[in-house]
Amino acid sequence: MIEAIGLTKRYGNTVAVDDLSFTVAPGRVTGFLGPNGAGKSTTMRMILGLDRPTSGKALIDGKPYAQLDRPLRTVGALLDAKWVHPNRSARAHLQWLAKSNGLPARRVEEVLEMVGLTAVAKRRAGGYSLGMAQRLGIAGALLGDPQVLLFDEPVNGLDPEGILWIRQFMQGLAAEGRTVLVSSHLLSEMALTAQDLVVIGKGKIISQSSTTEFIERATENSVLVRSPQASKLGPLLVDKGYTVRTDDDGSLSVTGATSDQVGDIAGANAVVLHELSPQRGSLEQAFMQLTGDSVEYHAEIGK
Ligand SMILES: Nc1ncnc2c1ncn2[C@@H]1O[C@H](COP(=O)(O)OP(=O)(O)OP(=O)(O)O)[C@@H](O)[C@H]1O
Repeated sequence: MIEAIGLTKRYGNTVAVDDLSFTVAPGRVTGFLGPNGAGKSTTMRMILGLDRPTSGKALIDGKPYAQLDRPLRTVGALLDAKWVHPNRSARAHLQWLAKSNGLPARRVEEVLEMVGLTAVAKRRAGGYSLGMAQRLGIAGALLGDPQVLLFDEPVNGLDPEGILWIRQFMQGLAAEGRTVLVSSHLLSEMALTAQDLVVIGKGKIISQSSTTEFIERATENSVLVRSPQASKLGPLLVDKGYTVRTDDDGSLSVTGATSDQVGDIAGANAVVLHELSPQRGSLEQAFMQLTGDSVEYHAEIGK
């Protein structure tokens, strides 16, 4: 379990992370979502004790990172896959990591196997593709067999096969009961990977909920209506308090109502319908709107 409590980080005049509180539960993949510059990396660095909060705290299993008895056996992280020495092989890199952290050498072979790098473990890491480098980074995070894992933008720059592999691997780790926090700036990717979402914008929390709930809230639902009697139906819907927009082709776009409600009103007033279909707004668009004016949005829900 990971907890952020009033976590705040200032760099001079920049407030990178602003009074952030959230919890990340075990047994699920939690997406940490926000546009570039929202403060995700800074938050992860504070959770991992690499950056000191200006105020507030970050706890792993109830303790700040610095107070963990066996940090590498408690929490593993993939922050930047490119920090491996280019002339070292994957195996040599992991052996060095294991040795310097008092972990058994046999664990190296286990994690190589887990991420599918055994066959190429002798090759120098400098020649690895980005996907292989990410796998090596993940192997390093798993060395201490930790229950808590943090991954910062793990699918950035990967091809579809690499993205799918990482997605399934994270879901597998969560299914084993581990706490998995994955950051991304792409809602569409997180919608497929994560069961829970912590969403931030401009360093502030926007929401913490299940992915399904977030998507329902973030997406504007509307109903598309085509009718030869649109000019009669429009005012009837407005009278009921729904918002109606007439599109260029004469069809109506109704927000605030379900398709059942629109159909009932049409039926009660003998209006002929040629089409009645529920529409969903674009997820990414809704997400950018929410996170883009996070400050204003926050002020509104605080009213
Ligand atoms: N060491 C630093 N010194 C000054 N400002 C910083 C520093 N680190 C981060 N920032 C600023 O803090 C804000 C949050 O950055 P952060 O990297 O945490 O965001 P992010 O959500 O991880 O974005 P990205 O997806 O681009 O990595 C940005 O405005 C950034 O410029």
